[in-house]
Amino acid sequence: MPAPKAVIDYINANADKFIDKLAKAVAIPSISGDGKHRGDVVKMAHFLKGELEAVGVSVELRDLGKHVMDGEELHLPPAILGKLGNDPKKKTVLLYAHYDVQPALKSDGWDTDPFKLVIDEKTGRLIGRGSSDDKGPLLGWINNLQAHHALGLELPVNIKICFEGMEESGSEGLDDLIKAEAGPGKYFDGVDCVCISDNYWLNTRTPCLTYGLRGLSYFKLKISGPGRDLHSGVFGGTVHEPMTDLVYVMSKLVTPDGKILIPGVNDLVAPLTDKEKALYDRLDYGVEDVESAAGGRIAISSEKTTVLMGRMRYPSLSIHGVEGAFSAPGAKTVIPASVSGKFSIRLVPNQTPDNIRAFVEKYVKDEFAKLGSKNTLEIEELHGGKPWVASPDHYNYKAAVKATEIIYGKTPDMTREGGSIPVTLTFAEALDVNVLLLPMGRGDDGAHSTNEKLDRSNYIEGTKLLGTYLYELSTVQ
Ligand SMILES: NCC(=O)N[C@@H](Cc1c[nH]cn1)C(=O)O
Ligand SMILES: [Zn+2]
Ligand SMILES: [Zn+2]
Repeated sequence: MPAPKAVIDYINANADKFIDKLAKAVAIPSISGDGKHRGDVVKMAHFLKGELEAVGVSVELRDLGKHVMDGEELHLPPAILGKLGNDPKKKTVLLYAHYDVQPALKSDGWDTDPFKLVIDEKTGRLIGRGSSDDKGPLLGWINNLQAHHALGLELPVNIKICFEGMEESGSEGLDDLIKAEAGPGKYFDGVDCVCISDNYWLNTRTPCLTYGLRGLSYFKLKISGPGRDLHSGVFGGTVHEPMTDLVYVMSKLVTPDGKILIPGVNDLVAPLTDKEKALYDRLDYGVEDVESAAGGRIAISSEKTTVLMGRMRYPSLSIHGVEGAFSAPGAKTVIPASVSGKFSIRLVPNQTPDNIRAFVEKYVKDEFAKLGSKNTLEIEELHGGKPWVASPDHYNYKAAVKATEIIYGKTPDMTREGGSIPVTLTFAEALDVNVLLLPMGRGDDGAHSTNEKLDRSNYIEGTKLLGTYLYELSTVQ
């Protein structure tokens, strides 16, 4: 059943107001990975609580306790739990999104202030941190609830909401909450299926539904030696230097063309079948899509299927940065006393953080030992999450296919995503339900990057898509 015309008309008529709301959300720098912004993450939770209550949702901000980040004990931002409707004749769908964002500084290379939504009238781009990941999609749900509230219409399904503020930093605390609230009579009792809008089309033209995500293991490798930073003219050539050791060890993790060098890690990958390979061959994707989204002609392969499988079904290892290294402009002649290299591995079936940890630790220690350095090495796993693959034959996916065809006039591609949303698998396992990823944004949105954007048309048509999905879900078998 398509969404009523009144809902679609309401969304069209209120498009500018929805964009104003997105601007308010983007203006709150709810960066979960940086302790000094924790108050902003909490502020964002209160902003959303107000928005949800205004459209009739009963909301609870659930305390998730404390955690330690970079040596500092911090209160976790609350999970936002909400309910609307309790009709036993209707299906109940759980909507998940996250209200935290990745860090962003203008000096990273943004053309504009990352926390001020800029509307580029020429291109239709809504530019700002979190516009696509994940504040736009989250507000897409609220926009639909607002339309129904304003029009005095009942929703076609019961809604449960779980919005979190730590997704970009390992979803700390949420797994425990989901498991604790999964039983009969508990908060998640009665959920028939889950919908997550927190990923992107493969390209800029074809909508997709996503039935798989890679997992993640994130490591910090700390090398220390000197009691304090040293003058390289005084100590260079006389002491073991932590940065030199770190660069050596980090250079042994992965080849420039993406081959992971840690023994054992690749052996766990599920073998590729001809049937599975054919799925990638069929997708609307080209090497030019990855290169235009990346902003450079840098694809590892000129083969479309190889590139797609590199993102969707093989693991990858990325080196993210070095904490403690000299990184400012100028030419400071320092030997840093302690440096920490950060890298992560995106995991695929049958890899898990538990079964790859030992391979990583052994290999890093062995490579460091080869240096004969008197510095010390510590390796820490910062966070992890398992990969997830769902059945796209479920009615949840059928409803989303129909909704996409109605709104975009196209049958969506069925994709697996290279990113990670650790809680997806927790929902699937703890609630024993099907989970669907129904993206709003495009492949060139630049999530986690500079000048992140969401196209106006994706925000508004995407809002209609989410609403239409709820109607299709109410009648699909
Ligand atoms: N939109 C999902 C997303 O970006 N997820 C993050 C999750 C994460 C884990 N650690 C840091 N971020 C991702 O990087 O895939
Ligand atoms: Zn996200
Ligand atoms: Zn993200």
